[in-house]
Amino acid sequence: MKLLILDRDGVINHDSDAYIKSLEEWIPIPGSIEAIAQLSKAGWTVAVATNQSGIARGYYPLETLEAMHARLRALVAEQGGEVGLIVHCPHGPDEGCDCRKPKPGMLRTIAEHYQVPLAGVWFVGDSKGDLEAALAVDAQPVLVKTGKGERTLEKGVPQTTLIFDDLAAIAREII
Ligand SMILES: O=P(O)(O)OC[C@@H](O)[C@H]1O[C@@H](OP(=O)(O)O)[C@@H](O)[C@@H](O)[C@@H]1O
Ligand SMILES: [Mg+2]
Ligand SMILES: [Zn+2]
Repeated sequence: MKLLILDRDGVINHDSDAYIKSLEEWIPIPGSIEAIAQLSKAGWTVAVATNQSGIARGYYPLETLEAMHARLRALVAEQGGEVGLIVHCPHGPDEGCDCRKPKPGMLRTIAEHYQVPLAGVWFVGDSKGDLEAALAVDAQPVLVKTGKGERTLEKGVPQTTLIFDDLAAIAREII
């Protein structure tokens, strides 16, 4: 099975230091919707693992998050593709959950859902925690320069990290 796991904010849609708090603030990065559609039409299962501490912080309700993910699914479907499992961590940084990246809990949830090993599976993110979560389960850390990616790169990334400009470049590489 060809499984690709994506971080959401800064990879699929623009991110903000003020969080993405409404459907109106959820704006796809140019080329990302098309990339997901092309990947899924080429036989890839595209899953998503996203930290959403904004829920714990009270910035937006679960319903708003679900509306963003319904919009993502609709936009990809319009291009003939589909989005796989979307897993989110609703917890705050101090709650000690097992799902908040850099912990790999969400990646494990996705692997168990699809009954596939995580070793070597590409996990695409824009933050250091994304890369660390990948390494924790022997997945392949992949950094995009969108979102916080440039800042993450400047601070230094794990040696084995693959680096791409954006999700569209990843689709061009692996399809
Ligand atoms: O990139 P993913 O995992 O899809 O989502 C990241 C968001 O949940 C938010 O994560 C926050 O980090 P804290 O959760 O406050 O440490 C901040 O980085 C926000 O700018 C960002 O929008
Ligand atoms: Mg991100
Ligand atoms: Zn969590």
